[in-house]
Amino acid sequence: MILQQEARFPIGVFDSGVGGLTVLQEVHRQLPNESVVYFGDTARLPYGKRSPAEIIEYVYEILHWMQSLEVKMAIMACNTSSALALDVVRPEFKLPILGLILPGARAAVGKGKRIGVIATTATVKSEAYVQAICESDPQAQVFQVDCPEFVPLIESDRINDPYTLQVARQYLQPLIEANIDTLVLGCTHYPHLSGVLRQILPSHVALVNPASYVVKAAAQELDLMGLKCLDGRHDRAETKFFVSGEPERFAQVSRRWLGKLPLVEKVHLSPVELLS
Ligand SMILES: N[C@@H](CCC(=O)O)C(=O)O
Repeated sequence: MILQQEARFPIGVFDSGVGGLTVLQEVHRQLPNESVVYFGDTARLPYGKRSPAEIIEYVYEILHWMQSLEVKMAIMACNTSSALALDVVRPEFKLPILGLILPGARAAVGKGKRIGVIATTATVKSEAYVQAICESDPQAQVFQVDCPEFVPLIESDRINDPYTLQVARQYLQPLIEANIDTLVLGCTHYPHLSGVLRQILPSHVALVNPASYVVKAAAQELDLMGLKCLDGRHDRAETKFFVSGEPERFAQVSRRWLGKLPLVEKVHLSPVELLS
């Protein structure tokens, strides 16, 4: 009984901005009965330029806040946080916390041997994908490219701008030359650009969106813990949106992905004292 009550608690999903909406879409698709608290740290975006210490600090703050809202699970809908903060923060919270790197890496090795990874500068520097892919398949070869211009372009709603296509061509060129057979979209913002990327990539290159795999893992974990919301009335499931920056701006940019203008609230996260 207590478990079914807890099963109604929301799942926390966070990113620096609208990237996490690609994970949210998967939550809505695979777990339609679940309520979600979505947080976009838009005041501190892009995370990809931040230092590991900054990212860890932000993630602590977000998870503390989410814990105070009684989320039953947190999904880091951000590769940069998953690469740099997941292992550090996981032992500090009672909550199950899921990240994108392992599900993304496992999906990639199931598809090819010459694996390209596009991600933020911080994720590329961390080598998290390289390690996870090579651990899953020591025969795999990994080619990484950081794409620092993508997040600002997506956040300013410039997906269909010819400049975005031009920048994407430059980023993908070395990967096409390396003859990749698989491309991991190693930043949750990038699936928003898959139409643009598809125009450039040879058709045999498989695109891997880690979002669908992390949500699959989340569904399995909720099942195992008896925390999946079994209430068949989807209309009870709700998603609440919060940001650290301007709510209006987030609402406008995310409209394109959500199909409607969401209600967005601003929150001020409190600094958390770190142990070390
Ligand atoms: N959504 C991003 C964070 C992008 C950024 O803020 O630089 C990620 O998955 O890494």
